[in-house]
Amino acid sequence: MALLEIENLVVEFETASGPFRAVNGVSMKVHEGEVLAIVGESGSGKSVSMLAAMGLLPWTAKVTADKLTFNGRDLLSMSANERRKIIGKEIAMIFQEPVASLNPCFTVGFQIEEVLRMHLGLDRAARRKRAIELFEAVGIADPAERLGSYPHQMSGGQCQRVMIAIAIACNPKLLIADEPTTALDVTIQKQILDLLMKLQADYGMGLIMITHNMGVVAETADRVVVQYKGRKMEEADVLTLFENPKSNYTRALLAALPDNATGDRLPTISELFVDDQIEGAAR
Ligand SMILES: Nc1ncnc2c1ncn2[C@@H]1O[C@H](COP(=O)(O)OP(=O)(O)OP(=O)(O)O)[C@@H](O)[C@H]1O
Repeated sequence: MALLEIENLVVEFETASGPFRAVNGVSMKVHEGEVLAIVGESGSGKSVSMLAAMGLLPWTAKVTADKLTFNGRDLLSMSANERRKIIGKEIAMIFQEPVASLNPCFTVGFQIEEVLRMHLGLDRAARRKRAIELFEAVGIADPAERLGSYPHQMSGGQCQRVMIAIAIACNPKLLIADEPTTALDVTIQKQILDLLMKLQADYGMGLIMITHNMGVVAETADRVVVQYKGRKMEEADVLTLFENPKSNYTRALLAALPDNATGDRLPTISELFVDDQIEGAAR
């Protein structure tokens, strides 16, 4: 049984100029211990698909699907209360902007201990002990001391480590990482990716890596879903995708990698890919 199963997901937003379909019939599965990358340019509906699956979209979003299950449980029909028990515990998510994801008014120690109190019911001493262990696991130096810091006293990379510690606090079965390194310095990006891959292997988690970066896909993924304008263009294991891409859009994404630059300029996706070519290649 797949951990997360999505069939024919459609998300429409009510906007001032009428309904806008951000996700248009996307299907995918993630299995236990598997790394699935969802790749596509900005606005292709990667984040919205995952936020819809987790029930985290605003009320202006209309979400429908033929199937949306986590570990065999129907996420669409469950109550908000039941869903809250799963989100943050069995499914965790980390976002692009670690500093903005943390609450500036509370110490990072309070924020991780709150998750441990809410989901695991640990007492004060056990919470502190576990928080220190988690900070150690994500490579935060002087963890006991760091628990007393506020987000603004930490760097972006350290804040992302805190976010990752919070995400893995309850041993989730599935971690969704939404562009987890995009907002960080290049040198820190690699460290955070390595950390995520180590934790994924140590904890045996399923991992969904949302990215627009084919380099990140190559380094992390077992399987890849390519999205464009709310549609799934292609799905393949990572080697097949790089060696034998089926859709024109995937080919354009790969051709735009720096390795494929000719002369002193890079080709752009729009030069390589004409929108109407997708008709027929998609679905
Ligand atoms: N609350 C909202 N109301 C209306 N439209 C929205 C809302 N949230 C997202 N969208 C639109 O849905 C589309 C898909 O957005 P989404 O954030 O999923 O893209 P993405 O592929 O994850 O790109 P990025 O990497 O920039 O986050 C975009 O056109 C976006 O403007």
